Amino acid sequence: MLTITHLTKHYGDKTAVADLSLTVPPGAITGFIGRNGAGKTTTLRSAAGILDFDAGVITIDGHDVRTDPVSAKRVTAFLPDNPDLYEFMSGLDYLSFIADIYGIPATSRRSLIERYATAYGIDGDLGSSVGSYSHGMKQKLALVSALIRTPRLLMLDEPFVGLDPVAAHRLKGDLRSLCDAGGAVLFSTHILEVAQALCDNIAIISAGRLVVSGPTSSVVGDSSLEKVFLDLQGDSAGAAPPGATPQPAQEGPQPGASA
Ligand SMILES: Nc1ncnc2c1ncn2[C@@H]1O[C@H](COP(=O)(O)OP(=O)(O)OP(=O)(O)O)[C@@H](O)[C@H]1O
Repeated sequence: MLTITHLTKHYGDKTAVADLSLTVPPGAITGFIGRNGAGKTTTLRSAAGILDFDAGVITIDGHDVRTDPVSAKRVTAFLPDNPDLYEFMSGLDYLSFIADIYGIPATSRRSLIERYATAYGIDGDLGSSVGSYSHGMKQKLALVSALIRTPRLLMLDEPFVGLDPVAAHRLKGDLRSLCDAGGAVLFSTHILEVAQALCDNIAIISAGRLVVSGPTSSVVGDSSLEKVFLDLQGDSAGAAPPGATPQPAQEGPQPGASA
């Protein structure tokens, strides 16, 4: 569904992502793990077509995000860690606006909005302006705006931060349902217990380089994702756990990169 090949992104003389290749298959939830500054957001924003990159090719459902961005974006939803919403709109206006942009038919949009707004507990707030929402409510509105589109690929940056436990539980179910319907999910998280329990595949990035990717069962083995992750931090080019795909040694980021 999502194929990233040799992605490289610099910010000035800082290399944020270095020659990263990753495949996110349909029908599976892939967790993207890495320390602060490792390059997760840069990778996700590049794949979402909202950040230009220096080298590499990214395709979504066969559409090149650079040469065919409209087709790629049509099948993709991206939920940033800090969604920038139109605060002057009401929640319902915002969702209707998104539904207009993505051509969600009038016949189904109302039931989709009702279904997801109710599921995430913001149905009673849709008449209020987004500017009056709490941080978590804004996050839920952004989430609902992504889910009503029933995207083929859903990418989320730290989606569980700030969500209440009921919403977090609901989100786990919705991510699984999307994959069961043939879609694909890629999300970044620092909550390794959630990643281990929820994800079919795990990709670990360190200092801009992908160091491990593979099925969760192979990456984790008899250990825990936390232990695997902590061990890798001591040897970031490191030995991959048995069954996981060790990533080829690559040149590290330029001096000045932080991860
Ligand atoms: N706009 C920017 N200008 C300069 N450097 C940036 C910019 N955005 C990110 N970086 C740098 O790129 C590197 C990767 O950042 P990125 O935000 O992708 O990391 P991350 O893995 O998402 O981190 P976190 O877990 O803290 O969200 C970091 O060294 C960061 O300082």
